[in-house]
Amino acid sequence: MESWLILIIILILTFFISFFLKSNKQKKFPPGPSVFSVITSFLRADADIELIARDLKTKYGPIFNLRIGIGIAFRRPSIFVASHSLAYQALVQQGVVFSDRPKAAQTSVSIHSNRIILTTLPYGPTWRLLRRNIVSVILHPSRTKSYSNVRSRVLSTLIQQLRSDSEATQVITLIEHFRFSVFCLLVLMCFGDKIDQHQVEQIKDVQRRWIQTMGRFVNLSFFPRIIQKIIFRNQWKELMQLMQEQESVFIPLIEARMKPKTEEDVVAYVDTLLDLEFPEEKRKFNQGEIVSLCSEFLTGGTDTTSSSLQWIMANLVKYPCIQEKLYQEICEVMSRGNSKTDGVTEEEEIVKEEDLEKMPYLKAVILEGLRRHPPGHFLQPHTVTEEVELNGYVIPKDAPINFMVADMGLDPLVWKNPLDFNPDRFLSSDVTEAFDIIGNKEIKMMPFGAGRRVCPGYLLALLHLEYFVANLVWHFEWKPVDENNVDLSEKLVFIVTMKNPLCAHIRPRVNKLE
Ligand code: HEM
Repeated sequence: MESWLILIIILILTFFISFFLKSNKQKKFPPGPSVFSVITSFLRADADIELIARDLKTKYGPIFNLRIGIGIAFRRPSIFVASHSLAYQALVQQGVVFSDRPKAAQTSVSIHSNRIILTTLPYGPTWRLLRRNIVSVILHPSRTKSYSNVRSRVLSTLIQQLRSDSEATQVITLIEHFRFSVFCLLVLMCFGDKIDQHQVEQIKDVQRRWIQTMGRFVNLSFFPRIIQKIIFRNQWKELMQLMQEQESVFIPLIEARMKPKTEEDVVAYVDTLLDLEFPEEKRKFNQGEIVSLCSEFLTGGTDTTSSSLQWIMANLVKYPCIQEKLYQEICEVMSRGNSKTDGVTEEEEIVKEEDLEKMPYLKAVILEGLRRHPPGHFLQPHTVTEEVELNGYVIPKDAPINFMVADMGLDPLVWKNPLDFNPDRFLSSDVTEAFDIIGNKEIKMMPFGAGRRVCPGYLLALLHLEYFVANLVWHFEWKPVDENNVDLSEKLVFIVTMKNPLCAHIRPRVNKLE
């Protein structure tokens, strides 16, 4: 063959090979284990997704893939992000692209029943409308301030309840008290402050059943819709019945908010939803849609906040020195700024919301609780709106992306002695600088997520935690049941909570105000 012809063939081949290699390089998918090793890992008796993910992080680095779930979900590997800086690049710097939710996350309930919730809505006009409503209208600090009377009412009931329990019994189990108080606050913000005790109980019962049963429907979303409806017919019937039950309790409360209001009426979440209109369809939200958004408001804020409260109190019981240091801070602020309120006994005097700003150690205790025990060990799965690159790897559209929240809070490269409960680590020398908990400038931990999908309730949750912790420590001395041990083992029930709920001896304090 002529040498010029050989040269042309070599050049053409080189061009195609380099083109092929280049496009393959661009398509480099995050590394991960083979299908076989995934199956064997999940067959182990102690299979735990978090432990498996931690092992894979050590083996493959801060971004890797893993097949989880069954059916459709197993075909598409999930991506795991385990480093702070990659989480920051994705959620904050490339926030627009990384703010979508995978289709599988839109559970069967939302797909089949016209129910919508903010958490699973794709990144688009309806999500933006609801998001703006919840962040800027109902959970804006100026609005949450209008509920301060409600908070002091709920707090007083809790304190009275704990006081009478402490007289009746030696050991008190706390979680139900905490959960009910936080739930009441959210119910009153959701349906208005005229809701009575009986109605709260009704909502509580239906929501408990809803949460307990929902877990059983999760597997439905792993199968194509047609199979779901035929094979899981009974589950469908059960689900529809549960939704009707929820509607029968919620709809009268929603309708009550349609009546004319007086000037004193505080704005409730339902009122804001009744005013909204779908941006594309130009129609109001229907009752089913409002019911699901109210249900999300209640579930999104109840177990997360009450479980965090339990973790924080458990650490204060376990470490009396930290409890004492916090009590001293509260005493100082209470006696510095507070002359006694007329007609109120010392026992009834509460730490007010405006006092919380003067308590840096309290804030440090709350932050340390959220770092050490975030209720969600992963964020809700995210996905990208279009194929994109992260750390040199391609992230395909609709691949579920999991951010390893708990692991980031325990990273020894960022946190010294990460397993210790040490609030002092948050006491900055610059008291004016608040810790950047939503990772605007950098992510060190992210119990509330970061970027566009960051928890819209994070300021309310922090307020509730600070308010309750300060008052629980101000009113009671907390002691362990077993001097040597407060069991901090974890259990996963949607969120990560205490395996053995906190029990404690609590003794009312006699506080002296000047
Ligand atoms: C300690 C308490 C709380 C914690 C740790 C927490 C944590 C989170 C996390 C990690 C997310 C997912 C972020 C993401 O996917 O990137 C989230 C989303 C959400 N949270 Fe919270 N949350 C708490 C309290 C609340 C409260 C009090 C409310 C409302 C009253 C609330 C309502 C929501 C809603 C509606 C979403 C979905 C946002 C969206 O997808 O756009 N949360 N929360």
